[in-house]
Amino acid sequence: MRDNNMMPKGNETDDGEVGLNTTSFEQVQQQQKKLVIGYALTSKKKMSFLQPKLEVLARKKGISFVSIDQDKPLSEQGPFDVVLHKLLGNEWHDVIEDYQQKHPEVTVLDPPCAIQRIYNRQSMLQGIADINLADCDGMICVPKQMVVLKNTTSSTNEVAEAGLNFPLVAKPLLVDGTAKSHQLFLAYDRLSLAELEPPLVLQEFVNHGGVLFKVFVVGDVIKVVRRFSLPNVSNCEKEKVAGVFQFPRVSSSAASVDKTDLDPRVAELPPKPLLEGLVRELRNRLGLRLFNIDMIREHGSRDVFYVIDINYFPGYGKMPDYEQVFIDFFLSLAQAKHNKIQCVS
Ligand SMILES: Nc1ncnc2c1ncn2[C@@H]1O[C@H](COP(=O)(O)OP(=O)(O)OP(=O)(O)O)[C@@H](O)[C@H]1O
Ligand SMILES: O=P(O)(O)O[C@H]1[C@H](OP(=O)(O)O)[C@@H](OP(=O)(O)O)[C@@H](O)[C@@H](O)[C@@H]1OP(=O)(O)O
Ligand SMILES: [Mg+2]
Ligand SMILES: [Mg+2]
Repeated sequence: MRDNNMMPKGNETDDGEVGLNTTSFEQVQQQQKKLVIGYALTSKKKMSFLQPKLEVLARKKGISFVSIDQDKPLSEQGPFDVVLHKLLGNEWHDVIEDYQQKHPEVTVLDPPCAIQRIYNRQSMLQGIADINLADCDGMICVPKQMVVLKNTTSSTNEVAEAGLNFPLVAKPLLVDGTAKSHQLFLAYDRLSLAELEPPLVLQEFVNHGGVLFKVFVVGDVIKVVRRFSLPNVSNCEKEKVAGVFQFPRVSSSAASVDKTDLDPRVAELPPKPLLEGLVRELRNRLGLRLFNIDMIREHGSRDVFYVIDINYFPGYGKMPDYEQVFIDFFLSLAQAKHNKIQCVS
């Protein structure tokens, strides 16, 4: 929280009376505090996130958004209470790391090293299968996967040795914000793997009835939406089809799926305790506050789910009521900072 310059100098009321009521002084002080959020976002992200409704709600609560000039040193800008960022490239991450070291009082959303971990599709899912979610009304798995760094005959043999079952989803190993890092393929047989361009992860395709759950996380808040996904692959298709096929970004469409059109066994949302348990663990393990999780339900099961993807600062513009959720989140950051200062002083 940043103090406004126009703070009253003493407990003096409008009509000049000097009172001993410190509460009203504190209230005035409280109202005049501002929260300044510096943002460094791609133009696409700025368009989808900094919508007029968010800015209006923010202004009413004394929250202002200030664009960070990437051509100027960060420490010369601000001062900021929060830095919200999603930009491409390691250079930017170095700038943020350096800034955070010099300004530990600023909340950086989120730390670059934590983001980096989920920009690699191998480290992204590491450890998830070991999370203990007993008593959470369900089970969380990750698909079997392996990393391919070079396209050699031995690497295609390794697929068989690793015991991966076709079809496999081939995903670029690194997510670097480019369209290419989201170009995915479905590979039906071992020979066709030679057509793919490493480095990539090969991940078993899990039948899930064509519906995916996007689990959005903003601090402590969780919101789930349904999205269309790839249809099941039948045994007949597995036997007859060969080759690799690129598929579109089917689940990133803004349209949420209307539950009424779907088989309820496929459409039913994952159990709340399971989501809460998973998110609590991931938030702590990853050290992120802004992310979403792509989850699918294993076809034919009620409570077996696979995490297939985690995204940093995803398309929140597509999350219902995101504006209010973010305002509450920013205010909670301000409150936490305020409490910390009170504690110290
Ligand atoms: N193992 C899998 N089994 C079944 N379907 C999958 C699997 N992996 C991916 N998919 C499908 O492919 C889509 C894209 O995969 P994924 O989410 O990993 O890619 P992405 O490029 O990181 O997507 P995003 O736009 O969410 O960042 C998923 O939303 C889902 O529809
Ligand atoms: O906006 P960005 O460029 O950050 O794109 C992100 C995209 O959000 P958008 O919907 O606003 O495009 C996200 O979609 P949802 O999961 O919410 O569907 C998800 O696909 C991220 O992986 C993308 O981030 P990237 O992997 O490219 O860094
Ligand atoms: Mg995804
Ligand atoms: Mg992703």
